[in-house]
Amino acid sequence: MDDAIEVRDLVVERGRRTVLHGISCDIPAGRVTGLLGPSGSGKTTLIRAIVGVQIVRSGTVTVLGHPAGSAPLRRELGYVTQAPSVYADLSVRENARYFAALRGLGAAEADRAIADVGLAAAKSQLVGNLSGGQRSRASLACALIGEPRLLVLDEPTVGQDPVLRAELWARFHELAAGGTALLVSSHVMDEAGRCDRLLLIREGRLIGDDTPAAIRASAGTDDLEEAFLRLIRDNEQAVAA
Ligand SMILES: Nc1ncnc2c1ncn2[C@@H]1O[C@H](COP(=O)(O)OP(=O)(O)OP(=O)(O)O)[C@@H](O)[C@H]1O
Repeated sequence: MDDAIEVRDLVVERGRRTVLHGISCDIPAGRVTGLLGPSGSGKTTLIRAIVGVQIVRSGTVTVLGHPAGSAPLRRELGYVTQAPSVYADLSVRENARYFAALRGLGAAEADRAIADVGLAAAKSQLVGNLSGGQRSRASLACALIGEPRLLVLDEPTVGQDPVLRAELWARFHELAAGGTALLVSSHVMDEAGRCDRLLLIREGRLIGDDTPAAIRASAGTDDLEEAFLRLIRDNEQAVAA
């Protein structure tokens, strides 16, 4: 399996504080990789470095064979931020058609992406009148347009009901089966088990990088939340020793 993203010795400072302390990891194509960690641990900062909008102190981030943020990646990468990035004064369909047009694509591709996120019934509604969860899905639809090879999704299931969350995860796995690399951040541990691989981050350091099964096995528990806590304890003991 090829790697879509290679991160090497990444150090990032924000506001004069080091928030990523030399992170190295590989994120494969054709898999859903979960990025999990407590609030403030550095998930969004790592994502920003991958999509090329974060100034980095040192280290490298290579995306689909190119330096993060370089021009050839613009059409290859779909990015959904935590705050929905769609126009409130346009309908769902108008937003999707606008993003499709930017990629040289037509109305059919826009409609496909809207249907993909379960918003077909609301496609004529103004985004400003949608619920928070619907607005996030409108944003996701725009990122799906053009079938990017890499999808980076920052907490995409926040505010979604359990049925929709299950549908979105099923869609993520369909996309991965087609070869797309997905990096999905979450702080909800019950979503961790839905990923093919997990990156566990705490205080700007990776403390786990493996499949959920391997993380459960190495921590000696079936409960991923407990496994994460044990990894934190082991990590603290190793640092103290
Ligand atoms: N613009 C900024 N200036 C200074 N420090 C920042 C800035 N943005 C984030 N930070 C700090 O960087 C650290 C990592 O933040 P980041 O947003 O990457 O965490 P996160 O894991 O994504 O958190 P959350 O789950 O709450 O979104 C935090 O300590 C945060 O306070």
